[in-house]
Amino acid sequence: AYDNLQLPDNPVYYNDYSRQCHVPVKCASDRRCPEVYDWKDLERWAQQEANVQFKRDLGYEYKPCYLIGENEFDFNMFFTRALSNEQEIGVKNTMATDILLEYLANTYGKCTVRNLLEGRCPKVNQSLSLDECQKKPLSKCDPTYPYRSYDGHCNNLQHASWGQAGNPFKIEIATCYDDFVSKRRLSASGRALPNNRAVISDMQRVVKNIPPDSGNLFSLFGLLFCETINTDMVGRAMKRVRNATTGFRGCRADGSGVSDCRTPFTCPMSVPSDDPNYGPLRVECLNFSPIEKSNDQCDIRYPLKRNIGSSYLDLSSVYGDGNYDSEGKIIESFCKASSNFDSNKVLSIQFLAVTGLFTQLHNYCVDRVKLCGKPRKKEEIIETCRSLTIGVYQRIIYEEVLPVLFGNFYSQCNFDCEYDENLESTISQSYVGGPGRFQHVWVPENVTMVQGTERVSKPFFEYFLNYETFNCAGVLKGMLEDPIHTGTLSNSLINTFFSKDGKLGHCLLCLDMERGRDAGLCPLILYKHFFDKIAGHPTKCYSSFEDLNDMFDAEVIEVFKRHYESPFDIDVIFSLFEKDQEDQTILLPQTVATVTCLQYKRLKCSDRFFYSWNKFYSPALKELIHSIDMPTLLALFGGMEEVPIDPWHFQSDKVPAQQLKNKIKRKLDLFGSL
Ligand code: HEM
Ligand SMILES: [Ca+2]
Repeated sequence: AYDNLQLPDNPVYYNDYSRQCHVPVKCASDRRCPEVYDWKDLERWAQQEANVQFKRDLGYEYKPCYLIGENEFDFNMFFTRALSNEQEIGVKNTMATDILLEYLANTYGKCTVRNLLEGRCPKVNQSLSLDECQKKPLSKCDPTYPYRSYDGHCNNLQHASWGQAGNPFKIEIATCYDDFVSKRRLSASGRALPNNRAVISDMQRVVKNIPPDSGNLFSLFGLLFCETINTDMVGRAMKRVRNATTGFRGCRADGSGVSDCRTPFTCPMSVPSDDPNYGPLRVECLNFSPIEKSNDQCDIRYPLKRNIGSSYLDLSSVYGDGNYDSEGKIIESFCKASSNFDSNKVLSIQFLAVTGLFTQLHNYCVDRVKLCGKPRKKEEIIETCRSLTIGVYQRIIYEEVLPVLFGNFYSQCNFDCEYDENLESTISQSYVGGPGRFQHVWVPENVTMVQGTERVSKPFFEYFLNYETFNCAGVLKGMLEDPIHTGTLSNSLINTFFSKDGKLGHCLLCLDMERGRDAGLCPLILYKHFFDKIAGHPTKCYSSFEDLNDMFDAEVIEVFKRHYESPFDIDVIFSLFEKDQEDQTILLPQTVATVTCLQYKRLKCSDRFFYSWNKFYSPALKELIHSIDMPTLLALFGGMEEVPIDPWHFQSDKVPAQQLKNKIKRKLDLFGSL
């Protein structure tokens, strides 16, 4: 179990559930292929169309009407980054393939296109043959170069681009778009799926009745650390034009409906007028911008979304593409976090404080190496300290955090692998658009900040603004004292996310749900079947809502019943609400745990530079990686007098920071011989 880690290049539709449960298999006997008279001509047309569309999109770039304005609560929430010339070609190519596939689906029917996408039309070339679509010549990697690249390329020596920034997320099984290409999934009977916000607000209402967990809870610090990991493996890119923007508008500024200035590449969400939160505020529209697709080489395959981050756990969002000053130190910003984060506007000060610990470790290392080592080239100092920092971070993930999240399941998942050069480092789209977001339900209402001997509790959304007004050590201390939030869905998550004043805000869980729909993810039941098989769990058919009682509490099933036509229609995001497992040591529900286990194993076993087998590490480097655990990092860089011995649980026992500093002092000589 749990060793099926490779994600397919050419995924196919998952039919095992249909077979087992006697549900009709879609397109079962359809063998047709598109009979195109002149492919070359069609390709050229698609490319021209893409150019026209891209030009049209540039027209929206500078017109204030099309952009979310500074005074709106969600200003910057959907910010888009700029495109380099090379990226622009990729984006246009992706558009060309999309246009072609949509044309085929409309002209020849969906099943025909599915046959094409799944390689059952051998007469058709599987990629477009236009000049712009050609693959770049392969770059050669140097197996003796001891350091990671900044975007992940050449981590795998045979497949230089594996894990590289800009690659697509990959999928276990074919997407479930209605036309297999781009149209939103419909219910099994062919109707629209229920209104996103209607289901979520109903869910918040019923979840109020579920008693919260008690006992030894995960700390808010742990939550923010996990967000750091997520930001490392996933770089989100809303559809980009040529220059960076503060986000494209879908709704009117007051939320009263869709705007006349809505651009074609936004997909605002509608809010029912009887919504308990938005109704009285007269908000009927919430902004939403889809993620950019990634098919830069114009392959005829299921469309995938782009990951602009490197998938490796390499602190890529901290290091950027080499964010150093003249001394080789990472340029710092608020809370000593890398200034690379300045461009991401949807981050809390807590997040910055956690990542700041790693920036400080790098910068401290640079100082120490210069101080006590033999004279060395700047690049060597930088890269040695980067290796150390990434090693410390990876060890904390695999030896401290995952064991706490997984409990007894940690050994079942079995992280005991060797480097596998045939395994691609990649992030699963179903993880990103669903189960991977599980920890969002832990987002609290209020967060504590420690000021001297006092404790101040403020609503979570306030920590996204006015960073200058916070004391970072106080924010760190607060996170260590707060538990995660369980039992209810906080308003910070459901109603006031990213709000400026606590009145009007976004709904993060609605965004989570919409991302899954936007990415064409399949129904929950299908994924559950697929992952249960991998995990060796028994599989089951769900023909009535009552059948869901092995997965959900009765209240949650009632919500599904009110909104969905059949259990098979339920969106994958609701894996987040699966009931607690019998084994109380594991903090994640079953499907979330399975998907998370597979994802983290994939990232470990595909990383040539992983800390536990990196053959370029010196003995001193190894010893430091194993000596600097999270309490030590907090003692060294947290600005605290006392540090928790177990930062992953709230209100842990503490020891004087000096005690841990003394312990590590004896090892500081090691920096001289890294
Ligand atoms: C206080 C903590 C957190 C906040 C404020 C937060 C906020 C966000 C936001 C704003 C998004 C983008 C939503 C969208 O437009 O799709 C997002 C996405 C996501 N979050 Fe979180 N998050 C937090 C913690 C976590 C944690 C602990 C995890 C789990 C490891 C996580 C996993 C994800 C995933 C997988 C995505 C989708 C990929 C992406 O866009 O990065 N988040 N989060
Ligand atoms: Ca990365």
